[in-house]
Amino acid sequence: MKTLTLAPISAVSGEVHLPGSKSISNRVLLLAALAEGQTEITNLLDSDDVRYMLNALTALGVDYQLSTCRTRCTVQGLAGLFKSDHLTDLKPLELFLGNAGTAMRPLTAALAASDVNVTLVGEPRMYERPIGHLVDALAGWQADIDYMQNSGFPPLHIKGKALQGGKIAIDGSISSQFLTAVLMVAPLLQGDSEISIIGDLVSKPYIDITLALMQRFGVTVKHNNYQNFSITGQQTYQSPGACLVEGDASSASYFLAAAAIKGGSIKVTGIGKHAVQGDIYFADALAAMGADVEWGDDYIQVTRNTLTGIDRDYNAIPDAAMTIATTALFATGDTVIRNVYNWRVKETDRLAAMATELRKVGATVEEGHDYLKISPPAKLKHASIATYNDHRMAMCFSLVALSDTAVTIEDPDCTAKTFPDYFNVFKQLSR
Ligand SMILES: O=C(O)C1=C[C@@H](OP(=O)(O)O)[C@@H](O)[C@H](O)C1
Ligand SMILES: C=C(OP(=O)(O)O)C(=O)O
Repeated sequence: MKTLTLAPISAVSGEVHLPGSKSISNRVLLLAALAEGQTEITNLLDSDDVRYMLNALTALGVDYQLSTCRTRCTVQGLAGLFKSDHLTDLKPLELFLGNAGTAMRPLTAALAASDVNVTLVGEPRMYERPIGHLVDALAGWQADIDYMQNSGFPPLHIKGKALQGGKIAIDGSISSQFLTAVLMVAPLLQGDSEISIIGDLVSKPYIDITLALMQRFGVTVKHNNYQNFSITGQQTYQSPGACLVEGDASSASYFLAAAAIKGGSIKVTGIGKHAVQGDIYFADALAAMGADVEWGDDYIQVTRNTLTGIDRDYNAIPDAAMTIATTALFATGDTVIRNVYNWRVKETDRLAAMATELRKVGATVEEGHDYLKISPPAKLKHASIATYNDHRMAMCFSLVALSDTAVTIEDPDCTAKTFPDYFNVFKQLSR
């Protein structure tokens, strides 16, 4: 297996122009495909998750032109749902979506309402990530979806057809991506829809991204405090013409944390105080730990200060919260990361993986059902960090090199899911 050993880094500083947000890239590609008109997307993320979405759109007959650097894409919208006219084979069309939640979940809903016969397949881990809450909700609209292996999990066989809409309920307690999926397809159904939430909706800021982008494509959703959502049917998304993808706020977290731990200062550009991604509030958590944070319209800058552990609820920012776990190694006192049960159903069981690897570098860790309590050691130990095919495990543990101890990252190329160039960018900021 390939490994990467990072030698101790004595200081970090500089500026990073962030690659596009994964969450926005995959939403915008789907909305642009369904919209009327042509959409010119800039700062599109080039990573595995986005490639799976692009490949699926190609197979579904969507016409787009991608620049050589793969960060600009002009999409010719279908002015409605997907169709199978271009397919001659009567067998279901197989779409391979890797381990990309932002492709699997929204496409499940869009394809269930389209005139297509498809199977959605992916990597082994995708078959362990639940999708039952979404399939159950779509069943309320009479969608025809079968589990091909285990009930409640991909792979799926979808026999798409026109759906009438109407009232459905969806469980929001495991993933917000299920609600995102039904929201994005709802305006294209034959009638109006009402979606109510069962349980406590997790990862709420991702719903704000969904609603903001639907609005950008001309569709307004009414809701009362994220409990009931009303969507008018028989609409057509309208292309906004041009669409710039914000920088990825989750990817920003590693650089901002590095500055807080070891700066100098690091400035990330492509996101700022008006960004739509909830993960920008990672910078607030760093500030609460003691870092100096400056917010611009199109940048966030962090400067080193002494860090103290804090006890917080991170339900709103589960991805960036992982970066707090390794930042905790450099804080005085304990850090508690609360209300992140759904770490267990992401790229790996992130609560277990994080606890195991933090212990390898010397931390004392209490792993709860939905929290981690991390007590840093007096001195970090060198360790070979298993990354569990989880891009964020690899990126989070790069921060260990900001101590006077080296760190070895196993399978560093797993960052390809969202940030293929991560280790080069990290190196450029390091002295
Ligand atoms: O909608 C999105 O773009 C995402 C929502 C979050 O998932 P959950 O809603 O499953 O927490 C997040 O972890 C994921 O990386 C991206
Ligand atoms: C949970 C993540 O990905 P996905 O979109 O596949 O859910 C992530 O990027 O941390």
